[in-house]
Amino acid sequence: MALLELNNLKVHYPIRGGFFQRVIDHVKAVDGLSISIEPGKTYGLVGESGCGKTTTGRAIIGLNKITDGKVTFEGQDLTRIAHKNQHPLRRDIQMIFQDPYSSLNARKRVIDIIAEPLRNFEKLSPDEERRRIQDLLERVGLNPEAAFKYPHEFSGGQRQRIGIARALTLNPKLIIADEPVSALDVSVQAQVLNFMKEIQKEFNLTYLFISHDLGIVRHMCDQIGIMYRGRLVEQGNTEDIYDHPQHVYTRRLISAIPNIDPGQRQESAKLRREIMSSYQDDLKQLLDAEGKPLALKSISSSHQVALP
Ligand SMILES: Nc1ncnc2c1ncn2[C@@H]1O[C@H](COP(=O)(O)OP(=O)(O)OP(=O)(O)O)[C@@H](O)[C@H]1O
Repeated sequence: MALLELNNLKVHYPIRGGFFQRVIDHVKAVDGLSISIEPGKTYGLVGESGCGKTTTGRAIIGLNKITDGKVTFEGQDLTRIAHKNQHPLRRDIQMIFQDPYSSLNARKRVIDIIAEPLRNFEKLSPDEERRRIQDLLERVGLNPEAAFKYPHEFSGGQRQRIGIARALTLNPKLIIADEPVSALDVSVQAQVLNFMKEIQKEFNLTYLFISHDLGIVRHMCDQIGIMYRGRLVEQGNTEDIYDHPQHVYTRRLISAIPNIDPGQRQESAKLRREIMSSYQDDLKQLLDAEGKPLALKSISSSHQVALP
């Protein structure tokens, strides 16, 4: 039996406009997506920016409202289960986020960051909790003393290990990894990816691996689905897709895999981070003098400005 199945999943975001901010249209971010992931496997969801990958991951975990379709986990339809964080099935699905620079709360100590999901589900004494967290830190290759530090005291790769430890706290069955290394230096990317493979065996994990980088997906995934405008255009075993892409869009993506040396890749990762941080500055400028959002339009795919 598949661990996770999506059947004709649709997630449409309302677009509001006019004086009364009525819904005037929808962004069909995910529009009829069907995939199936076997236990212990890694399924790569691939596609260009804006095709709906992140929305899919967030919908599975309950962070985005599902417009239509089914999400079945271990045979149970999650869309029919009351959306409560504490539901036992919810602890079995965890997420690793893209950017370890912003996904960890800078004001919290590592122990509190990692313990957060745990505290939603289990009542442990402070001592038990500390032992659990420190054990987990060791398993992700960090010093147990890291528990009492803050995120800024770690490198990007170490922060992503903290993010991974957080995802592992509840011993989940499925991890949704949304571009887990795209914010990291290329030299660190391989370490984190290999580490993810190691813990997959150790913790018996299944991954939904979201990425736009076909090189990385080939390294990580047993199966891939090529997503375009909210739907799949093609899916199958990774090697089959790479060796015999059927759809013209898949062929285009594969032919665009950069074949550049590691130094250049490092440069392009740096450039991407610079663009991201200047983008954060742009966002700040969109606030008026009182700090209220000025923008009426959504800005980018994964970094949206709330509509006033
Ligand atoms: N909160 C939102 N409100 C309105 N539209 C949104 C919202 N979040 C995403 N979208 C839109 O939905 C579409 C899919 O976005 P999504 O972030 O899922 O794509 P993606 O493939 O993950 O892209 P990226 O790799 O750039 O994150 C895009 O057109 C995006 O602009």
